[in-house]
Amino acid sequence: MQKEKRFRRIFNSLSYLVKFFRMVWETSPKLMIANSFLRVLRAPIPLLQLYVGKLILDKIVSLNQGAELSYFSSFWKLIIIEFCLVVLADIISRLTNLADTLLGDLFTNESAIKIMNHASKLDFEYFEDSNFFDKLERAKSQTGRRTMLVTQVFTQFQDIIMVLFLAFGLIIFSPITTLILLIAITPTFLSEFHFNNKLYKLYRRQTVRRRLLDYYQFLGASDDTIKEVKLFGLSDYLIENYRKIADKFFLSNKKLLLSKTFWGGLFSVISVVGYYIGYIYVIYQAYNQHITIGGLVFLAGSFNKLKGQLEVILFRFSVIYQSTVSLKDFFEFFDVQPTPKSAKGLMFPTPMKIGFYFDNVGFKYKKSNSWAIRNLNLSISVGEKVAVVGKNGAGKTTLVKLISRLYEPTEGSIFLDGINLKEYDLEDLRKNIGIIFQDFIRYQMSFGENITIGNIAERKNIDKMILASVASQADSILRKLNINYGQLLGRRFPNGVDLSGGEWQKIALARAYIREAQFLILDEPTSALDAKSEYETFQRFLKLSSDKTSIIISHRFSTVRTADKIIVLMDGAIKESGTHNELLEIDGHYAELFNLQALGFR
Ligand SMILES: Nc1ncnc2c1ncn2[C@@H]1O[C@H](COP(=O)(O)OP(=O)(O)OP(=O)(O)O)[C@@H](O)[C@H]1O
Repeated sequence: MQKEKRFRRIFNSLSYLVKFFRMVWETSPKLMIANSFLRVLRAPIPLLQLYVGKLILDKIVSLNQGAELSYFSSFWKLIIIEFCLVVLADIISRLTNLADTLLGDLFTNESAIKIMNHASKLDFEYFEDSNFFDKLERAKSQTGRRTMLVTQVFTQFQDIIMVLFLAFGLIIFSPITTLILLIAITPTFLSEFHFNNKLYKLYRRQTVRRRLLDYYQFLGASDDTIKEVKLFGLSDYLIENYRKIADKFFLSNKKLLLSKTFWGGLFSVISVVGYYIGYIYVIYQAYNQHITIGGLVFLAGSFNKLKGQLEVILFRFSVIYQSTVSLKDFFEFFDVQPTPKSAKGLMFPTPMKIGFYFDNVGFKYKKSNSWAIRNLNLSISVGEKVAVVGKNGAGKTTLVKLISRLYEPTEGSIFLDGINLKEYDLEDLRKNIGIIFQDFIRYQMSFGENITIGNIAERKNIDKMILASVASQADSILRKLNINYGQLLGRRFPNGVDLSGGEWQKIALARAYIREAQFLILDEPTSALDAKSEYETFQRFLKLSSDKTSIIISHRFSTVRTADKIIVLMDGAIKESGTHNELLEIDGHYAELFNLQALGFR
């Protein structure tokens, strides 16, 4: 059973290797052919060198025994051939190196692009799943290893051909020594293979905790966190946590490495004994004059080279196997498939005629036992400005995720102009919805790009960019800081200018505006703002969305009073809904919280 499992694993690894080389081939067929050709050309050279060396030596012996050395005798020809072989070997090695590096670079780029491309197609929910995250992290982090694998497999291929040539020479002269060599090397190889496998398994088991290490490192040494870490005096605490986990890893790795070194050393001694038996056998052959001096040097040289090369090949097999196992992570990531979407759905209605309708919608996050949204019935008419208020965790953001189809409802349906939202083309649906999330991205790009990124198809349209910037009042930042649209924003790169929370916000508003979407959503991007700025942001947003349908999500009851309809969410369901005045009249939850918050500002 155990054996069967192991075979299946090796078989899977090989199938990953085939997939992998298909990818390398797709990266550059020309470089792959050139690489293979050069290596085939290079492989027999060592045997040829040894053989020419043997001929030269035998020639010297015969000269010593009185043979004549003419001006262009076969002796000089042999020297020239040897010289040419050395030069050729050097040129081929350099060219191979070049082909390897170029192919490696191209492959690195290509696989990074493939990862980004595939990630972009996957459902949003995967990114909230830590298992998936592990796969993604491993797929990303092993790029260097994969590039090395290309070289390793090619070199292995070259070395195997070389060994076949050397073995051919050796077998002709002495089959027994070849056999001794093979037997001698086997235990070392098996032990190396066994321990590498164990090390890899250990590494895999540590993945989740390694992410935790990375996280501690990020918290302890990054520009995003340093402020709070310093103020809370967290450095020592983080270092201690880091050290605890890192020490544990170190100890378990050390244990395995010690055992690997011990067994590796022991088997290596056995191998050396084997080599020397072979070596003594060759010397004995020469002593008995079964071979010439040139033959002895040729045999000893072939033997030595073959021994070294076999060792390298066998060790490299285990390294390749190990890298191949890690290919599993890479292809496992690509095996994660997005939920199939209907081929080409309906286009978003232009203009919208009726609006959105939630029909008894319920939603439960995958690994959660409770409903984030339940029994939700809600209509959002065309042109309506809807405000959604509610406590933390009431389900406000989930509502937005459902409208933009980052998630599909677990029960019930959402309709747009009377047709189920699922029937619409996802890309077109998202094109028509402009969302500013509470954790919107502060792109470390130019001021202008931060706006045009909202409508990438129109990124060259300067007029539109300026219009959006003026409408959202982002242009006031340019004047205040005396910068232009080309100014790099953020602290990550040199010469970047950082902005305040409210200023970034204005840019995020411009980004949503330039999208020219029919439906705008502002998901509480005001938490960082003071009451006045928040009020202004809402007013600005209302102005921006004057001819559009919009949803504003907020905790602050006082600032959303101008909305056409206010929805009070509680535990994923609508508790109350109506205009500000209507809700005050009911004197329910809204009225209570409104008065409570208003009290705070008096
Ligand atoms: N990715 C997730 N996986 C599991 N549960 C989640 C996830 N995101 C949110 N939830 C849960 O769903 C419920 C609704 O969350 P949601 O983010 O919609 O609330 P919210 O009203 O926007 O809260 P806040 O005002 O704090 O932003 C909460 O109980 C929350 O814990």
